[in-house]
Amino acid sequence: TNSVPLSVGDPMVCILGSGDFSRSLSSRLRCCGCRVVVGSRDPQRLPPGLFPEGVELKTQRGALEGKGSLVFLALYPEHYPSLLTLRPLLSGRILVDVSNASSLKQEGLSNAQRLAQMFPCSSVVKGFNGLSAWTLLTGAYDHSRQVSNELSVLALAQRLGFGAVDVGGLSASRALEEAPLLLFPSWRGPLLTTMLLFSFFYLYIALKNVLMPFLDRAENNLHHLPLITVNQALPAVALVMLSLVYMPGLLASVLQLYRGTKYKRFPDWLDQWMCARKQLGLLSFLCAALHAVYSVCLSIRRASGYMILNAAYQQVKAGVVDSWVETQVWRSDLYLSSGILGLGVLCVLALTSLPSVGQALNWREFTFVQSGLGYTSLVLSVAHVLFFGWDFAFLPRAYQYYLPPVFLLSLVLPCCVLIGRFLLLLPCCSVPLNRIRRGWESKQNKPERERQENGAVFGDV
Ligand SMILES: NC(=O)C1=CN([C@@H]2O[C@H](COP(=O)(O)OP(=O)(O)OC[C@H]3O[C@@H](n4cnc5c(N)ncnc54)[C@H](OP(=O)(O)O)[C@@H]3O)[C@@H](O)[C@H]2O)C=CC1
Ligand SMILES: [Fe+3]
Repeated sequence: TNSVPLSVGDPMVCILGSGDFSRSLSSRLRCCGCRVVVGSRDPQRLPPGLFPEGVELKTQRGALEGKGSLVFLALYPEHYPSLLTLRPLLSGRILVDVSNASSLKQEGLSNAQRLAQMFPCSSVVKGFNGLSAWTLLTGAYDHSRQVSNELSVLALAQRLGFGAVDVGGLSASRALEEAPLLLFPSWRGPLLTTMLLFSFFYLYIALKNVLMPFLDRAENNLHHLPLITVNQALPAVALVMLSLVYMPGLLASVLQLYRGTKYKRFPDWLDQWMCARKQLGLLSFLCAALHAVYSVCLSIRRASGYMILNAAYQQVKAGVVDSWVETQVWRSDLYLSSGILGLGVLCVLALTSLPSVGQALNWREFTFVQSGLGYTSLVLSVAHVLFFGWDFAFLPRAYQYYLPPVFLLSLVLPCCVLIGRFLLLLPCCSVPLNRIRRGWESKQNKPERERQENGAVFGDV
């Protein structure tokens, strides 16, 4: 690591502990021109060259005898009590607690709060714990959050190239300590929903198309399991998930209409469902994209080669010269085209859900894309299913093949959502809903309401 020459005016930072975090942090601090002193229980034990040039290695006491008000504790919280003998040296200094929680939902105080209790004469700042030693060492830039409004720590984080955010007092430290332990918390519900739906559809289709024919007529369709059955379950999951994205918004509108106000909290389940829409939509996109890839591969399967050859042979034997069926040609072209378009629109939706793209849009553009294009893709997907089954969709034969629950869920659910959306667009619903959303319904808002009705605020209705 390149080290910057020391100068007297550089800020002096003390780090207690000589482990991974301490080494990475000291490298980064040196690169950014800070003076660093590391305090170890046994500095003699440390092999030479472990720390970058310019970092002073001392005993814990020796390190704290120097100047510098910032002390990083690069220790595990179990070892904090071993610092109690240094209390006089630590008092009046800023202790930065970089530790993480060892498990979620621990009882009692957070690590930082316990540290603050142990050292009442020091001020404790939680921060840097979301950064890995690797991030610090490789020079990657990441955000760092800290609690307790200690400007010097904020300034130091900024000097190290991190966008520091002050998230409040020490009581917020638990959330920061637990954050690195969380595993995709917002994805758990949507992932579980996807997996349950997929299992349900897959098992049902396997039962109907593989097991039943086998038991009934000893027909061997086992080869359907790895590809065909998956490819039948995927679009059903994609459609149901896409409906689940738009359903909570409709329910919320209906609830607002029914209550006549927007100033009441939605029930918790609806709140959580609304917050999961992005994940549900992205998983729906994933299923749709997989369905597209699977479908493209259908014709390169060995089985399809055999099937074409067999059909051709049968045709030759039967003396049929031309097997072109005009309606089938239209059907396949229409369902393919609507499916491709639906997937294309879903792609745009998925792209705008990326924070960097979403931030570049204003609110109106964002709702246009998320709501307008979302419903377009739902319409196209429904068209895809209808065209796919147009010659038999509502006939008993189709019922056998396209299986009532799969059919019902993957077609009826999106249709309900589309009809619901259409109904809410009718003036009898949209006019009162707009009034509610603008807060015009309540008596307390009367003056505001008159002002708005007289003013020209209709441009953005
Ligand atoms: N590594 C990482 O990527 C990250 C680590 N952290 C946090 O940083 C802290 C340190 O982690 P890390 O550097 O990886 O851990 P290490 O195990 O690498 O280092 C811990 C240091 O603590 C000191 N120590 C060990 N045992 C004792 C003891 N019984 N009494 C007193 N001091 C002791 C040692 O220093 P010495 O022998 O010199 O006294 C040791 O080097 C932890 O709280 C961790 O949660 C936070 C974010 C990322
Ligand atoms: Fe399809």
